[in-house]
Amino acid sequence: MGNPGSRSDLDADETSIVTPIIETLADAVPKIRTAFETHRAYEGEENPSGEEMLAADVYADELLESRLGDLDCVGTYASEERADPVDTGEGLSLAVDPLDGSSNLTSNNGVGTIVGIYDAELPATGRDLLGAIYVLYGPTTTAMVATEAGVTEYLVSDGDLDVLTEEVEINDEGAVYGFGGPVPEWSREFRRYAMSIQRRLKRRYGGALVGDVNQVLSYGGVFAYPELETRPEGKLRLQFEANPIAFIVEQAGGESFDGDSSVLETEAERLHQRTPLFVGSEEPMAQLIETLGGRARDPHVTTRDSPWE
Ligand SMILES: O=P(O)(O)OC[C@H]1O[C@](O)(COP(=O)(O)O)[C@@H](O)[C@@H]1O
Ligand SMILES: [Mg+2]
Ligand SMILES: [Mg+2]
Repeated sequence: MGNPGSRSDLDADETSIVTPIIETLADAVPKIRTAFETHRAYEGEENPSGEEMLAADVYADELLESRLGDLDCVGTYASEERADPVDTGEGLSLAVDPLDGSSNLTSNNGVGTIVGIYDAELPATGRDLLGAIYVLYGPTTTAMVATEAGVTEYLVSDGDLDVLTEEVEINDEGAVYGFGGPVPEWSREFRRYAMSIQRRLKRRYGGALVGDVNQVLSYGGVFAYPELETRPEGKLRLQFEANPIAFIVEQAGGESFDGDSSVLETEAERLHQRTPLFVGSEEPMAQLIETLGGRARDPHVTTRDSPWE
């Protein structure tokens, strides 16, 4: 199994760590977009989470494995579509959701790609993230790229990356919310919270995590896929979805929560484990954490020196 390079090399220039990864992703975008037209059927096979895979899920996964796995800085490629990580030598560990919200392809709505860049063997906690990226395939293609140095938004066209927003910062109050899962299966506390939030924020829920979180980063607010009666562990996957999204939102000045504390502190036990996910602006998140009776994130703790280790 590839193990990460020495910490001193990595600490030196973390932002350059993501450069070959985001450039490789940008190069793959045109092919992935074409697959939205040509790979629309269901494969008839299930992924490790028990969901039927779309041909486009498999296509994007194989394309990204071959291209990202080829990079010198990458030692492990893992994805939500395959049971085990692929060892590609020495280097960082990538956890990839090749197509997020892929069920939106049928209805021609937004989908995404998520990449978590871990400086540890998988499964790893969010505190081991060096960077995280999501690509949003909407009317245009954009990418949100986060490192310890901050979050930058890019326009991705023909493999090129143009800066759209140099320093993405989420506003504190917020204007929108998006809550997943059947309302009757929400906890009583979360239902109470939702009732109060609905009085002041606008509903924006499109069924793709990347698209819904991009609403929250653009306008402020809160996204949640909570624990459910029939699914106390929630729906979203910790390594491939929750950790990278929480890292991006926290680096943009927002908060994340797993029902107890920051998602980035969630114990990582299994590669395909799920977790409840709450992310958003300071105010609606403070109200959520108070309502659900959890611990707020200590703003003095950064990714590298978590007191929980
Ligand atoms: O259909 P639901 O229950 O609203 O769930 C939507 C959630 O599931 C997902 O589609 C799961 O992601 P995948 O499409 O990568 O499996 C998220 O993008 C989204 O937030
Ligand atoms: Mg997903
Ligand atoms: Mg997916």
